[in-house]
Amino acid sequence: MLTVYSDSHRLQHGQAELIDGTLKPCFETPSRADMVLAAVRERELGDVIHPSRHGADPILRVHDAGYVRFLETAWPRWSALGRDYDALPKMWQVRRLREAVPEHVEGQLCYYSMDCGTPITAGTWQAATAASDTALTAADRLMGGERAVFALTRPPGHHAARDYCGGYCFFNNAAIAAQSLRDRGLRKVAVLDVDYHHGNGTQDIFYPRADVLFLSIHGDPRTEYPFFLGFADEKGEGEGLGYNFNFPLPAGSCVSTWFVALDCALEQIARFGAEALVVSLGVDTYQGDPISRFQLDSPDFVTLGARLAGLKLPTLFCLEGGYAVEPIGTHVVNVLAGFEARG
Ligand SMILES: NCCCNCCCCCC(O)(O)C(F)(F)F
Ligand SMILES: [Zn+2]
Repeated sequence: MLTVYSDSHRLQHGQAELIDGTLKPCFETPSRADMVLAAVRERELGDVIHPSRHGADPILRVHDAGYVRFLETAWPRWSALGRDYDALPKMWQVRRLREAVPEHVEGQLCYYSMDCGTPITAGTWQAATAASDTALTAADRLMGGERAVFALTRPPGHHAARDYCGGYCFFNNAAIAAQSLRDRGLRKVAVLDVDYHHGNGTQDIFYPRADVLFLSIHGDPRTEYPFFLGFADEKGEGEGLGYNFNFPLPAGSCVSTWFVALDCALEQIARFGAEALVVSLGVDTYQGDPISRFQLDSPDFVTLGARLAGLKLPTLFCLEGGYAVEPIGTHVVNVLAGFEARG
């Protein structure tokens, strides 16, 4: 399987995130991608290519122009205030506060974000655009005839909505890739999110649409991040009603429960008649993940890959989460190798 990878990911290296009420070193570190790349090479998964540049247009097919402009200008404006440390928001526009876009960079940081775990640094813009180019290059190769491509994307993307960042995500790489497949002529694309956390951003982007089916298996938002989206009764809106499937599972759910949800999701993808599949591949479903609470173990990721191959669809994998850094490469490549072995 072909892998698309850019070294530019390491330009995103936040100093700290506010997690569980205190500032801690970021869990989303460059070493995550380094470990995955090392495993791709060690297991001889296939060629590794660098992304080609695609410019802003494909990003603007998914994200709001004001949000993209904010991300591009945030760091220079923040550092012009004499701040050489990461930019983090300090409040949000909550219920009954005006939904007006502030002029000041501090206000825009609050308006265009959903949490304070997603530091904007000097290299964020370059890293995030490189991740988007990585996913787009994977889409190009899938349309060029590859059966499956792995976009080794970092920073991740599935929490990034049309007009806000969060959960370590800035551009929604999987959504940008899915939209690119649509723009290149596919009529129906499915996005399956197997990360521990609900892909609120991807849901937000495709919620009113019937041409992209979104499905997510994740920790129940009643107790798990991102808390405010990902419930089973969210089924889409307008033309998109019936094209959104959430499978929230209680924290601590066993592996067999997880795979029952997966089989339900795969059945919906087959019924939809998808012509291609984009997988938001987070491996924080691992039993040893430091911030997540599912029970998958290493062999289960091989099973996951094989089940996905059973759809017999051109498939684009986008890396999302996974914070047990030592085994992350093994788990990600287990999915990809399991997919390939199913042939
Ligand atoms: N007590 C735990 C608090 C967790 N706070 C932030 C969690 C972010 C998860 C990010 C991710 O894994 O979903 C992604 F794939 F986007 F990277
Ligand atoms: Zn996650």
